[in-house]
Amino acid sequence: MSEKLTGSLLYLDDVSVSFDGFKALNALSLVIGPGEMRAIIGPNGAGKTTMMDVITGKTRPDTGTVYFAGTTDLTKLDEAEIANLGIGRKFQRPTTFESQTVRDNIELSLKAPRGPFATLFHKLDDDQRDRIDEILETIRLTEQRDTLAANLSHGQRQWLEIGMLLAQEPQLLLVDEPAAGMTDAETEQTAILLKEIARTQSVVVVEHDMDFVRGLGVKVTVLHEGSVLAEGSLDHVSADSRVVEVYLGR
Ligand SMILES: Nc1ncnc2c1ncn2[C@@H]1O[C@H](COP(=O)(O)OP(=O)(O)OP(=O)(O)O)[C@@H](O)[C@H]1O
Repeated sequence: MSEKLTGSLLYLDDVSVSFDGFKALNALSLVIGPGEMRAIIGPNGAGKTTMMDVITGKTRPDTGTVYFAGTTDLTKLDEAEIANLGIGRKFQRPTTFESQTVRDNIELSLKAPRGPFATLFHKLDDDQRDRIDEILETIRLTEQRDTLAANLSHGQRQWLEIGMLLAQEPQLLLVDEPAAGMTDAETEQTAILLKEIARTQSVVVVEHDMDFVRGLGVKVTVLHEGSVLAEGSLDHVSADSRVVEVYLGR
């Protein structure tokens, strides 16, 4: 096994996916390290969503290698198995329980014994209570802990969903356009809270908002036509004429 693979949390090599002969991913290779946050950018149709789908087991690659933590072949697992391994994905559509409070939404998402009996009779211990408080702090919703999810602002709801993912204790968080539809202030807070999360978990963020990506201050991967076009700091990739041509200059 290569050093790149053994030291990685997520390892994609030469991954291709075709839809009716059209290559949504074309020999895509990407390595994310433990504890790394990476921003993925690229024009519409570049393959960002397909890449997330391959990582989470929603789409099977036609060819290529996808490994988690250097040892687990994700192409052999289904979506539930991959989620249980510790890969959490935040979609753009809301998945909060609207008629429950913010706090209860987090509690319901805690990684805990599964099944109806476990859920009904499981009492929270101190550690779990502390964990809920900690997550509420991270997602800036301590003051809204007793607010119904239905009454949150759009931005707050996005944060709650991030909190629900954190309750599952993932090692890798995949976040799809977290800043979409947010106010400037919320966007800024989202960058800060993702940076806090990235202290303990790896995070992959797909995002169109360049100000937000700049705020993250992390390595950027530019996808184009299903492959990596450029990689590096936002300044580095912004100065790449090929990137300007396909994306930033448009
Ligand atoms: N299920 C599918 N069937 C056919 N074509 C698909 C399917 N899913 C994606 N594609 C095509 O694959 C290409 C890559 O799509 P993908 O959604 O991964 O891009 P993206 O970078 O996420 O784009 P966007 O920024 O618009 O979300 C697009 O041309 C898309 O039309």
